[in-house]
Amino acid sequence: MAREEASIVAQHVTFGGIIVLLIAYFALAVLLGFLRAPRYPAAIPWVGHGKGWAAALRNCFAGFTSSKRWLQEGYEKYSKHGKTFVLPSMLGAPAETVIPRSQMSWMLDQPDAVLSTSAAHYDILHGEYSFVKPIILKDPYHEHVVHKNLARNLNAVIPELDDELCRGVDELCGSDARAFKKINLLEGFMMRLIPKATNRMLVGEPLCRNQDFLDNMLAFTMDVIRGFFIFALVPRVLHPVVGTVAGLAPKYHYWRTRKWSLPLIKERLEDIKKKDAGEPAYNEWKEPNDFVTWSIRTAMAEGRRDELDPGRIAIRIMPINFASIHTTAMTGHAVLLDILSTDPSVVEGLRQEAERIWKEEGGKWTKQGLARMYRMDSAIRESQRHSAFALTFVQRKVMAKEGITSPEGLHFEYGTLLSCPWTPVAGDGDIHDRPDEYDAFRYSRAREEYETMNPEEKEKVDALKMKQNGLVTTSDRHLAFGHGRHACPGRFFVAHELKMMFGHLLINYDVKHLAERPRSMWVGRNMVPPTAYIEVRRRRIQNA
Ligand code: HEM
Repeated sequence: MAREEASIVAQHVTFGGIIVLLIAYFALAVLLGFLRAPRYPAAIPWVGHGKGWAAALRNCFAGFTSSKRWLQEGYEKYSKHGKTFVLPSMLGAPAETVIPRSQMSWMLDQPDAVLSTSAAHYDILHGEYSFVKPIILKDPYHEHVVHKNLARNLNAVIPELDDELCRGVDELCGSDARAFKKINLLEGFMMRLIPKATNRMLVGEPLCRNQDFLDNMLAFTMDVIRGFFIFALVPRVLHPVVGTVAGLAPKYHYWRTRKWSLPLIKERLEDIKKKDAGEPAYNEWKEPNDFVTWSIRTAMAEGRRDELDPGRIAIRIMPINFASIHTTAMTGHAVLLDILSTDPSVVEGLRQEAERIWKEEGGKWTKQGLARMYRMDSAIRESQRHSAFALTFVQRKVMAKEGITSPEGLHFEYGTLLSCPWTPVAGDGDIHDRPDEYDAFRYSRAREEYETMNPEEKEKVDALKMKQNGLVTTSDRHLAFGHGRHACPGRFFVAHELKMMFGHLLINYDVKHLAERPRSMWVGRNMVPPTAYIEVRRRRIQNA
């Protein structure tokens, strides 16, 4: 009987039938998504195919290929005249209300209870499903820990990073001084080095080099990124169903990392307890300067007993890995492609600077020395501008139940997602001279000149303005790390990390020039990096 029923069903399932079903499914899903979305003020303009539910259906597919162009059009037509516009949603990704630069300080001045970064991240990153437990992104205590501790502990972190990165670069690039070695830049170089360096700061050695721990950590970050695409393809109304299944992979990979991280965290908690109790055996014990210690010390000082649970600390390591690894790897990838495909004098200029400073600092990387790497600083910042990897940054969600009214007089309802345009600002000829050109030393020329001036000459220069062109100094024209009080707290770490990594590479290796920069592709609001290779050979002049 069951077999007969199955055969009847099979006879009625035709290709045409499946297509009709799919169209009906997407139309219904778009309609439901449309009904659930916050209502927008009537006066606000939309880019793409406009507003209304028929337009929403077209936008949700066209957005995958056209979002970059739509954002640029909206920027020219509205943002540059101080007006807000809406970048339409794509299937699972919500619409973004794009705020012009002229209103950015108003937006950043709003308290978190009115415009929230963490609530925006929770929605965008699918915090309900992707980070093991919803509480992790709902109450992002790990972010608070990083804000409070990372920058002030950089002096202690730098020698550890120096060791990890120089060792890592040498392992990957080898010691052959005759033949060039070809390495896949993203998978074989960045994604091998960055996780180790990041985890040296998070959990210290030797765990930062434990391959099983790193593999599962990377698998977790890939789960979250895969989630972006899965959720983007699935209508919002189905997210609870899909999320329950998609959330199993990050849970599994967390469980695999915790096998390694949990014993370390438990031991650290014990050690700190004994040290604080004044046990004589701990007189000489110095607590390691890493994220695990910072989490414990911060939670103890703030009376957050929930954050002293070893399992909770083990989960908190995951989103920090997520926030660090891909952003840094994508940035480093873009920098190397940019500097290797521009005039060869750029690599030479960067190498000279790195060699000089490394020697001046006695053959090691120091905070003071890294702060003087103006050319490298500029080359990285210029790459973030020229080869941006996201259309918008500085996302905020309206949390005030009554909504909020902008200086333009537009009222945004609870739940509206606000953001700031990045790629159009980065490529704006009114802000940057020759915006299409990768000019590695765009921000360092004035600084280097300033350093050669005598005191009287220096007095005539607006030094503060010049220093604002540094990699870590965010502004409404340098949004790669966000801006305002929620700007990336990892950027100081990243600046040191990338400078050390590239410095060591250029001092010790010849890296072949690229005739052409491999082209990136945009899918929706994100850049997909090209597959690219570098060719390296140990330099005969041994400086290291
Ligand atoms: C090149 C690498 C990186 C880039 C481009 C980057 C970019 C960003 C951006 C755009 C934001 C949002 C800021 C805003 O909404 O205004 C952010 C937030 C954040 N980043 Fe990074 N990031 C990088 C590396 C790191 C690293 C290495 C860490 C940790 C060690 C980190 C930790 C965080 C945290 C905790 C936040 C949330 C801050 C908050 O909401 O208060 N990031 N990052």
